[in-house]
Amino acid sequence: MSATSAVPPKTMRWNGDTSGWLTMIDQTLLPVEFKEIDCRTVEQVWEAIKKLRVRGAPAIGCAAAYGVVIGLQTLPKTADRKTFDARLKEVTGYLAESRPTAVNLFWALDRLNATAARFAQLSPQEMHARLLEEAKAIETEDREMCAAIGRHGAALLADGMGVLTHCNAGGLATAGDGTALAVMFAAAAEGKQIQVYADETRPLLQGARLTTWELQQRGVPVTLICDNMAGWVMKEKRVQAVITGADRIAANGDSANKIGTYSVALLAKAHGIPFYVAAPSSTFDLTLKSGEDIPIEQRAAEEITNGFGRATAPEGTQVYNPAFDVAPAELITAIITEKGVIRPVTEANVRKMVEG
Ligand SMILES: CSC[C@@H](O)[C@@H](O)C(=O)COP(=O)(O)O
Repeated sequence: MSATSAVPPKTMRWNGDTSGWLTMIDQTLLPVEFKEIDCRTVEQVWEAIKKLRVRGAPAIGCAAAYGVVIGLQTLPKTADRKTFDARLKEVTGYLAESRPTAVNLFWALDRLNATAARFAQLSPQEMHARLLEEAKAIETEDREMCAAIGRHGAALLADGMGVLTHCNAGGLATAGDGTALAVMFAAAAEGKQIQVYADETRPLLQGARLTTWELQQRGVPVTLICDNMAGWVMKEKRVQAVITGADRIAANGDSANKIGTYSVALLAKAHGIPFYVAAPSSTFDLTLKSGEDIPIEQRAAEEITNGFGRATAPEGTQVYNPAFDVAPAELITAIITEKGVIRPVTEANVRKMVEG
């Protein structure tokens, strides 16, 4: 598969029946190499999530759902329902340990557990098939949610606008067209000329490696900038809107996303530029009152000191590497969901949109 294919490749696909396997793009290799990996054990799915071979909140949720189906394959044919349920608990608990911030992971695992509880009368084989159906439904619904987010968000972009984004909230991060990028794809499909500015997104460069790759494939003009250029690009009036994705949104609208998003939101505020978050309802965690309660993943120091093949700091340098930060609701102009646009971002409006 060439890196300039006109048809966007699928982030993941399931092969076969309950004894099948999950094929995913290895996102750590892009844009240098397009390679798919086959996950045939739950440990391989866990590793793919942990190492960011599959990443982005909705995609993590979809991969984990299929990971559960794979994890149940090790049960002997003779296993009774009690043994099946115990293994299901073990597998979902294991996958839940892969990454802490994106709530879509826990949302998908909870959904499979709830499905099993609802169909307690099914045999292990029937239940296994039912859980595969549920995993496929999660993937299909995610694709539909991306399309709806695109439709709702496109109205916020006008012809000729510059739009800044951070990290990758595109097709690679979901089962569909993405969240923030779905808005841009939809606006472009309506014939609006937009110019995207992609932050490179240190330390793992999801913006430079993935967002530019996706936008180029889809023919949407994109300019790559270093993270520390965002303020100047705004000052120069090159961007009229910012759109990012989210990994977890609390009931009051505080939104966690890739580290650096908070700074971009502050910069947008300072320059009077609207700051939009695009996310499906599976990214909302209404059990959390505010962003203070969102768990922030801490990642290895080597991602900063030895990220891409060579040392960029002296050996032994002390490093702080939070993978996410939280943009408080007051900095967010609106949240674009598959159900509509939340504006202003208040707890009442969030609950009305997500629960309604
Ligand atoms: C539609 S994806 C939204 C977010 O998940 C995305 O912006 C992000 O922060 C991803 O972080 P990552 O560490 O690459 O999984």
